[in-house]
Amino acid sequence: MATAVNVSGEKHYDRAAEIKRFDESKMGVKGLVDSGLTTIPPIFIHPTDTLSDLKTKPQSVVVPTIDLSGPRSTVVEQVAAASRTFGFFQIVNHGVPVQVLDRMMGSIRAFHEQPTDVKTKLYTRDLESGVIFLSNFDLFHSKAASWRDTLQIKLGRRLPKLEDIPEVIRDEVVQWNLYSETLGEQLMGLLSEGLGLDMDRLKNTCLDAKLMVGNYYPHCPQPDLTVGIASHSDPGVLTLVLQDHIGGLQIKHKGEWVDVKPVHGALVINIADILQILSNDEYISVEHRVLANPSKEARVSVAVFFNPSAREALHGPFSELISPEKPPRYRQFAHHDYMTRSQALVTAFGPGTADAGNSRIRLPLIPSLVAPVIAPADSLYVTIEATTTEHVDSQERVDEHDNSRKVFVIQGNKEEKKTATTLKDENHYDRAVEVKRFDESKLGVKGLVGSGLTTIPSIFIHPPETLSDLKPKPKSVVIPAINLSGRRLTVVKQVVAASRTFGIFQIVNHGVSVQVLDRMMGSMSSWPMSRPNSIPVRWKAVSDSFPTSTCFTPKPLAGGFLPTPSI
Ligand SMILES: O=C(O)CCC(=O)C(=O)O
Ligand SMILES: [Fe+2]
Repeated sequence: MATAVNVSGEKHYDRAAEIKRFDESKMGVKGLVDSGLTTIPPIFIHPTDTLSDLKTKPQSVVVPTIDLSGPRSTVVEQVAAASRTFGFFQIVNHGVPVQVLDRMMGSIRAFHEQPTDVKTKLYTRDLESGVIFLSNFDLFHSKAASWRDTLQIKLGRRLPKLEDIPEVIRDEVVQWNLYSETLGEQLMGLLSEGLGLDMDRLKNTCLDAKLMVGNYYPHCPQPDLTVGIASHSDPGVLTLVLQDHIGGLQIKHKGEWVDVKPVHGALVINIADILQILSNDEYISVEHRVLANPSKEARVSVAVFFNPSAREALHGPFSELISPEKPPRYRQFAHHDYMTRSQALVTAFGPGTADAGNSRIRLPLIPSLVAPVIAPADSLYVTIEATTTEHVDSQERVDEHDNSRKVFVIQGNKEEKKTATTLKDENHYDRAVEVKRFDESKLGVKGLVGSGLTTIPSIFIHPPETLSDLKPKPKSVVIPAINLSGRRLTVVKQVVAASRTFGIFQIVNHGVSVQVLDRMMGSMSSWPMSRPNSIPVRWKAVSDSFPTSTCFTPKPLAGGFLPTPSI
């Protein structure tokens, strides 16, 4: 990695090449430190807005420590209060012996301190793998890499085969899997009660999908130029962290960074994004980070992430927490879509969206998939007019990025819900049940219309901010239609201009005959009654050779996407 160090002073620093080289070396940050460097390679240097925020002010606020051996009602109250105010708390007297904690920590340290060539055998970016060692899960997405290596192991029912878990941590991981299960159960019970819910409410959704990371933060020679983990919130339900005595974990509380001071024998608990959603914002998932470690001794932490168990099940604010005074703040979503959407955000918006420097692919706090979508006040919707030169007769709206195609919107004012019928029960409208019923009916929207309804079911009613924005204003803007048979230079210019200004355009003279388009359209509207295969197959052949299909998704490179260097 010496080259990377040398590159720092040079003008033509090729970040993509340096990242690749670092990754291919498989040595991790510890390997760099062991090679004796005294300055950090440029790929680890964070942007100035991150660096200028590293110095923390004197703090009077203390993240609460809760004694779990206290009376149940007191503990519930304390857990709920901390989850509402801080989103973080520490627990003591939690039933895990200090020796178990110390052994766990010791084994993770021992894993990272093995000779590099032992660890490189496990170095991979294949997230399906049960045991992964690597540096910076988001190395290829983030603005800057972070000073940390990570070992990740799937827990719960997905615990890898014993022989696949490195021997140096095997017993400890097996034990930690059991302890974290029990602790998770206990905490979910307390958190449910804290919301006034049945004790089992959270436990039933969120227990068996667990993931463990053993983070190793080696000494950093320039801790004011980088971080250990950049600011992020955890995407799952709940996180349990065991940290050693070095310190550096901080949370954002009322706009200020506050230390989570190490307490020997304690465990750190934090609310993650999905629990904030399930609790309809009663509990908060807060941003946190770890500073780069200035100490000569490496910092070690072990985090267990609890995720929703059923990837296909619909999640959303618990119905018991919804009332006229507290309307739902989020849409229903499937965990699977949530994760796909989150990763799509990273791809779509590029480096930085994944929250630079985190141990997994991280997301901006609560991805927009589930957050209410509010159209910017000054945005103007433009109807795409059919062009006369070619056959395009869909009256589509520019607002094609709307999320509602995958996830139903729950918000809608009372009046609107009352007008909705068919799948109803006005007083006890259970959205999850209705969505499920609609899905299981396999009718589709056309089936509903065929049944003769005259008002739309409640599950289709969009929030007021969407509805009040539906009336198109008089418009002078026209979405460009570009003639592909024009001069190449002109076409390129038009495509670039339209992509910059509108992000959408129509094409004519594109080489697909009107007959093919018409047949394609015709086959869609008659499907599946006639010829289910013939036309789509032919269409596929056309679209493979000529790129006119609707959606092109990038193929992931070795674990991520980078902007085209020349841009
Ligand atoms: O290392 C720590 O203390 C926290 C780690 C963390 O925030 C994470 O892995 O998500
Ligand atoms: Fe975290």
